[in-house]
Amino acid sequence: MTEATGIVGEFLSLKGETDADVLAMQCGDFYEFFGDDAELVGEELELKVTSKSSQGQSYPMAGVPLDDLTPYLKALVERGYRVAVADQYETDGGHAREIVRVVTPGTLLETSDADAQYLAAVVCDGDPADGTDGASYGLAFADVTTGRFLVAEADDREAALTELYRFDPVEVLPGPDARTDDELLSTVRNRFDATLTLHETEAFAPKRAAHSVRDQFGTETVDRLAVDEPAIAAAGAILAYVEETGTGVLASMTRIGTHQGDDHVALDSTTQRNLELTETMHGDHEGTLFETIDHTETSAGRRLLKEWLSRPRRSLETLERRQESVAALSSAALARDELQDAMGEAYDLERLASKASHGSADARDLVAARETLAVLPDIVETIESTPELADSPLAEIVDRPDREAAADLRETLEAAIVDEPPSTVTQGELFRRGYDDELDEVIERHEAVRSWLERLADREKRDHGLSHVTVDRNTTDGYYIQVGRSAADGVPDHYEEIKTLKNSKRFTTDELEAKEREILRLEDRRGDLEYDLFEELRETVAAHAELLQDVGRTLATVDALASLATHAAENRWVKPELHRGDGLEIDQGRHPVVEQTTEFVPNDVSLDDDRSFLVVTGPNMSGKSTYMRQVACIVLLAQIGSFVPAREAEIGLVDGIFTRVGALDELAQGRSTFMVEMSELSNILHTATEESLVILDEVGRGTATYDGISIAWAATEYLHNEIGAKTLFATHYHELTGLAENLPRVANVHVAADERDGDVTFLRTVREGPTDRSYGIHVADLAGVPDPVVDRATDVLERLREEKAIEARGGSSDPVQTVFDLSSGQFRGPANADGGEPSAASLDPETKRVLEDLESVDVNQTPPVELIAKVQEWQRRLEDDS
Ligand SMILES: Nc1ncnc2c1ncn2[C@@H]1O[C@H](COP(=O)(O)OP(=O)(O)OP(=O)(O)O)[C@@H](O)[C@H]1O
Repeated sequence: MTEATGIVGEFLSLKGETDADVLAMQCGDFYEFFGDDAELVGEELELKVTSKSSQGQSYPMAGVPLDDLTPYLKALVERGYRVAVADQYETDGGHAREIVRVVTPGTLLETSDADAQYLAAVVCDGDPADGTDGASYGLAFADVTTGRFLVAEADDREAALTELYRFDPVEVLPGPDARTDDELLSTVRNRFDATLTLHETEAFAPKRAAHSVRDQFGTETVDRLAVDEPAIAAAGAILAYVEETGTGVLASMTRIGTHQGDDHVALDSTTQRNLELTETMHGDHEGTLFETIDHTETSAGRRLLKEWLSRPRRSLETLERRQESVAALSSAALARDELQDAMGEAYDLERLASKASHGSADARDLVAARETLAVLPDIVETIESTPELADSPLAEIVDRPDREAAADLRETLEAAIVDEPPSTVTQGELFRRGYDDELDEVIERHEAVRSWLERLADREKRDHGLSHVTVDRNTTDGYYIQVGRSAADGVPDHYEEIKTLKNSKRFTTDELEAKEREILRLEDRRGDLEYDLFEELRETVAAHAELLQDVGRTLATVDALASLATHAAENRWVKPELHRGDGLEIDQGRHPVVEQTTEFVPNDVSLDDDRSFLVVTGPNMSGKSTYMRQVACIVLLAQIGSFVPAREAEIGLVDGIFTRVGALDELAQGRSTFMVEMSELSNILHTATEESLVILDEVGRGTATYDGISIAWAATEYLHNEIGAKTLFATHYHELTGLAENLPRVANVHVAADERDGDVTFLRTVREGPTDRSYGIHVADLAGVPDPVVDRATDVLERLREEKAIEARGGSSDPVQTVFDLSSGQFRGPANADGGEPSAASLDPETKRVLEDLESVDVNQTPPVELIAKVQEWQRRLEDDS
């Protein structure tokens, strides 16, 4: 096969240089894809695929106009592809191309999503095969769109994963040893929506990494971080990767910080999902805790609030300061409105700093930056002139950025850019007069020539007695004087004809040609000059990346706090009293999301040193899950500094919130419900501490009843005796309510329901003590199980309770009856209808088998719904048999 030459050959050879999945190569005014890449983008982006021949072979080809690349790039990257972009440049003999950027999920600057977009690196020190012993981990996280850069350390794999959960990265670079950690990799693959990229191992080399980290952030800063080699190696690898992909935003990464896991509440992805913080169990955004409490005005504020919710804190000081600000803002309603109005004008400054560093900010971006910088003094003014706010930590928050430098930068931008500049930066008309002398001069000369041209027609009419004269310009003829046909014969001699039209003739003159040359020269000059000035200005802005990030962060903080205050004020939330003790007292608590759509019945919770474990019982559908989630959400909200839905609350800070609830989506990943349930339980039993809050909603239901009860029983003892975590455990195993008699810190509560004449009313009220019934059949009825089954189940249950014989209907002509001893849970043996011993010979084999099955069922331990199913099955078998 002959090698492709020409443009296809160039494409294929560039493709060979990169490990990106797709290459977009500039060819004049288009970016083109060839070969397999063309097929791929044709399919993914519905681009038209044509063909291009080279050396007698035909290659698929697809292309997008130069200015339209961004949305296609975004779409490909968001689908997980890494895309290389090759730009064209001039050479002596023509054109050549080189790869200028590789765009990957973690380095995509053109994101339209307000969420943080973290690129993560994980370095493992030691043998990951050791699992929890031996290996320690260093992590680094960078958001190229905002310049945020953090490092973290973890003692074992589980802790490393917890850090990853917190940041929810879009791309993960595992270091050399981490690549052999199958468990880490498979968890990253299964649990995150992240691309795994195997970047060159040299980038992780400790010495090289340390060097680049020091280079980027300064030796002193790095020493102050006081983190170990793996974290620095992870940070270095990220820097190398960002540089190599040509993202060009290293300049906006001005600061590195440590993410102190110690100061954050452990909140794994299961818990984030179970509590529906940012996504519901069904993957929706609506109906999440975040959407409920989000009243932010800006995308940066929204991002910050989401960050707070995903990473609650443990520092009492930090939380009390947030609370003070929320309290001040919720009482000063007018000032809050003013702040939110002002914030409406704010643009995402952190993102702008990255765009400016990358060189992609245009004049409109700079105008937006100018307008946002102007928001700061308005905010300061409102805060300073409102006594509640002036005395709150808000005064200090707005004092953090260098306000003078911000005002200077704003003035520079104000003096430079016109109010409504065009979106292109090469065509001029970006700058105000008075900004640059040379530019002013070019503009003046340009305008002088323009006005000479505008007056030319009148002058020619007057000087040469011509009528029907116009002066205009087009691309083929340039400037021309157009004279109506009737007057065309009378033009002066120095007129040179350039075109004859139906009703007129076009002429030029030496003078007009000279002016045309001048005006074109001036236009070019103006474009070039403005472009250079703009580049300079953009660099000035990029050099202020840190300042822009500071101002951006300040505005985002005020926005997020005002959002919490708005929600608190509108929903009668109260400030919880936080303390470092173990107690948890919630008076008349409500579920923050459910209360939005339901007439909610408030409930209390009271936990302390002597009562730290609640066994929550109650009928199906009574509200057990809601009650427990409500407690977890209230604690979580308190630990982001928010007010909480309650009449009063005293909350001892927790170090982690762990939940085991349902297992909806895991099923799709091929793990059995019970396996998921057990691995979640295992994780909790390994990780929770005395200071954690544990929510268990049904443990052990996914297996045989005896196994289930045994596991639930043992887990309760372990949590109570060994861990001592504050725990709420909802269960249908009534046996567990007996634990309260023996374990000193276990107490029973139940969600009450009222039964009258067979009708059940859910009261939604939590009361002390265990429940006596489960009302499973009532729920089966609600769910539409056919009436005969419901009636029969009621009957069976009734007889079981009364220890009466039940006949398996539909059996042989002789009714078959059997009796259970509820107190021992034992089968007492089948009896004939007349009460005598059954005659085995009178029974057919299937009836015998049904009887054997019946005998093996432990009615006392089988949930009623399961019993119904079994009875139905027996009926079917006996019917088939008859
Ligand atoms: N305090 C409350 N006030 C008003 N409605 C509530 C309250 N608690 C729960 N509910 C509503 O009751 C319904 C059932 O609640 P939930 O799922 O918590 O019950 P459950 O006892 O956990 O059920 P199951 O045992 O079947 O899992 C939900 O629709 C919920 O919105």
